[in-house]
Amino acid sequence: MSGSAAEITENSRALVTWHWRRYLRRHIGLIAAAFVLMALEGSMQGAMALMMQPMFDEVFLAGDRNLLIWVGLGVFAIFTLRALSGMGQKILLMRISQRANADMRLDLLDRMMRQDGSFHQLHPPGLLIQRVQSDVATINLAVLGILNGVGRDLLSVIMLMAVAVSVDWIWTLVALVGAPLLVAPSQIVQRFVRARAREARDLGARLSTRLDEVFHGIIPVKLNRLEHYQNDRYRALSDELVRAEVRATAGAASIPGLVDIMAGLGFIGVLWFGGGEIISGEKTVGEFMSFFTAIGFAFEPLRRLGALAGQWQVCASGIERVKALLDAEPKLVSPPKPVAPPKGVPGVALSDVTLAYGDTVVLNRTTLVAEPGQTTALVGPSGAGKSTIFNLLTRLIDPQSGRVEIGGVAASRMRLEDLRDLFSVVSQDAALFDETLRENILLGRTDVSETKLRDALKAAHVTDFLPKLEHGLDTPVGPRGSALSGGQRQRVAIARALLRDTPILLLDEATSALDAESEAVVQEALDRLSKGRTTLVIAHRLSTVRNADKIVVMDRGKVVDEGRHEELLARGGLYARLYSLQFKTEGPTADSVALAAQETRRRGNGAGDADSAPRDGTNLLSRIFGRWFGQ
Ligand SMILES: Nc1ncnc2c1ncn2[C@@H]1O[C@H](COP(=O)(O)OP(=O)(O)OP(=O)(O)O)[C@@H](O)[C@H]1O
Repeated sequence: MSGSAAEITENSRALVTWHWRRYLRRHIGLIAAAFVLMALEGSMQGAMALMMQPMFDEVFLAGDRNLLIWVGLGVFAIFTLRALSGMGQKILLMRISQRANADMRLDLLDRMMRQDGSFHQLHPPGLLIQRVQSDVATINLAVLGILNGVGRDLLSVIMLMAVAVSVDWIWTLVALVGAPLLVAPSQIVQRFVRARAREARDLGARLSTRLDEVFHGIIPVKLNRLEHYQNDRYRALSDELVRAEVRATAGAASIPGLVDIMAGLGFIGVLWFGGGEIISGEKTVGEFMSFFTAIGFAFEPLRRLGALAGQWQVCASGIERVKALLDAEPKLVSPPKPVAPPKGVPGVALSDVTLAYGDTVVLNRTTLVAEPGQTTALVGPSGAGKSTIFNLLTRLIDPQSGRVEIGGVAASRMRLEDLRDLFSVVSQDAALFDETLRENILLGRTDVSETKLRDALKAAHVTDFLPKLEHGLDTPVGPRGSALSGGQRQRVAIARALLRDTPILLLDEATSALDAESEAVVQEALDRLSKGRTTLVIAHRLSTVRNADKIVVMDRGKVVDEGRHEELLARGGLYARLYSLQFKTEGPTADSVALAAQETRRRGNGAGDADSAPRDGTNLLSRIFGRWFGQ
């Protein structure tokens, strides 16, 4: 807890104003209509209290039977109006707040998708999901409470107090004598509630992150017997959340509690004071009933108004978080004066590029060229910086120094959208969504003709497994494509790339998670895909890149050699060492199987449906793993 009460109030006022301007003001017409209805609903309580006086004095005590029917009709009209206005205002308010919610969620998603990798490293998915779902819902609830408080409860209290004053202003003063005593405690409670609400939101985000990690890593959790460990960690966080939520609620509930106590004291005062006046005949029973009803009715809206301070703080704490995310500017953006992207099939070039994460130098004055329309392979030990080069080309990161050029145009001088439109990336993770196969291939595009789609499906070998799917292209593929095999998912990724039809293709270990048979089919589809495009391939399995036009060998962030397969082998450097290491192992290695498959393909027998091929135990296990991890 920090800052004075005044600071906190001012800060929360600024936050709520920001929210009003950005998300609520555009609904001003609907808000005005809701306020009219709320005012009507709120004033009905005052009208009801007013009815008490004729009901008691004229009907019950004076015995005027004719008036009975009119009083009865009056009460019925009050209840009906209250019901209708209450219903109407609730519907309007819900519409306004849900619309504001939806806009805020969309803004958040949009902003988060534009953020750089470094932002996502600092903000895990669970935390972001919590912000988009839970924080926004909390703000919505609090906004509803505040609008209701201002539009209905405040007016209700004013009307009821007017009735009470019209009966006797001294009684009213007596009833409200404790009110000033509420100011100081409510300030303290506000600060407390804001701090606890903030704590609860943080803990909620950490819990979501934990769940996200457990469910994405469910197989390692099971195999490493981590259930107890994860349970304990989750329980500890949950317990903290329970504590924070209970404390926040206790704080928020203490204000209406104080209002109750103050009202109780007021009642005693009025009974003591007013009782004597009625007994002495100075006031009528009807007047007392009117006063009593007015004060009695004022209880509920007063309690709700008392809770407003807490709600205001909870709302401000939610807005604070959401605003911080919306205000975070991505660092990797399009230049202010972008140049046009290169035409045709461009080559790519890195000149003297240096990139470090903190003190860790990942690329050290790296220079390499991939000629237009040719296939260039990047090979080298793990951590050499191969994937980093792909990230540089697509501007997922920027180098500290050096130039990254596509067809002679610096990547940083193009609009990000134009730059990324030049590339199709096929990696181990085909990134499938929980939609149908068709939706996963078209990805929202409506400009793809049936013929073009059919050709892409055929070229990517998707057609081979379509008959096996119950609803063909309209079969749902499950979360992260879990209903498809690894090979099938890769073929979907290839079909997407074919439809994108970009001049440059980046293949990052696209076939490494596949068994040899699947790999043969996918490789054949990739070969077709790469025709007429500049292709860069990252592969650990050197057998898959031996036919590349150029192989660039990397080690610890530097290009250490380059040339064709035979040249590199003949030079006896790192490439030759890596190659012999992969083929040294006795028995059928992944490379020898892949090479055999290549040979078969070359002889024209390949490209069958790999999914009909029998699989050994290793493949089955890797398939199961692949499904769990969504790869
Ligand atoms: N976001 C990051 N933050 C810090 N270090 C990173 C980050 N991304 C990559 N690195 C480091 O950069 C180095 C190069 O990573 P990169 O993924 O480019 O290697 P690679 O050659 O593709 O490796 P592999 O073949 O294992 O995929 C590694 O040492 C890695 O730890």
